[in-house]
Amino acid sequence: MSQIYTYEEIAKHNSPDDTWIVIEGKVYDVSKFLDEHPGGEEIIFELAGTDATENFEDIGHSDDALKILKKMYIGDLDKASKPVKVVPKVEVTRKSDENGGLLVCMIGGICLAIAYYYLND
Ligand code: HEM
Repeated sequence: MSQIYTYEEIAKHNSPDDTWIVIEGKVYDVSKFLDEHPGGEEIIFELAGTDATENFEDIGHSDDALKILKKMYIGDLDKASKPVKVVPKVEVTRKSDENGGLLVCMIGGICLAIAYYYLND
């Protein structure tokens, strides 16, 4: 018998090195596939720990994609469990955005200090 996972259990696997997703009631561990995905890793990562059936089917993936998916199958979704809210853990792009924000603040601060210096001359 295959392993059954609840939404709650699946939701715990939402980081870049541990990514599970659900497609059509089946659970897949796609961690190792993320960086090979032709559609980009972020698009899957944003759905980490959730049911991605609609998103997967909307794209109209090929039979090849389905074959790759089959290899990553780890079990079935417990359909009696309730979906939980999942927020992906640490996104690479978000991190650099934060650094960008810090840089803007620092430059802004320096400009203010210079303006203050000259205005008070
Ligand atoms: C986790 C399971 C997935 C597998 C195994 C997979 C596999 C693939 C493969 C093999 C392709 C190349 C085209 C094709 O053969 O159909 C592809 C393309 C693509 N996939 Fe996925 N995919 C997965 C999940 C997703 C999800 C959840 C999304 C979107 C929300 C997505 C979005 C895309 C997009 C946008 C492309 C088109 C890339 C392009 O042609 O520029 N994929 N995927």
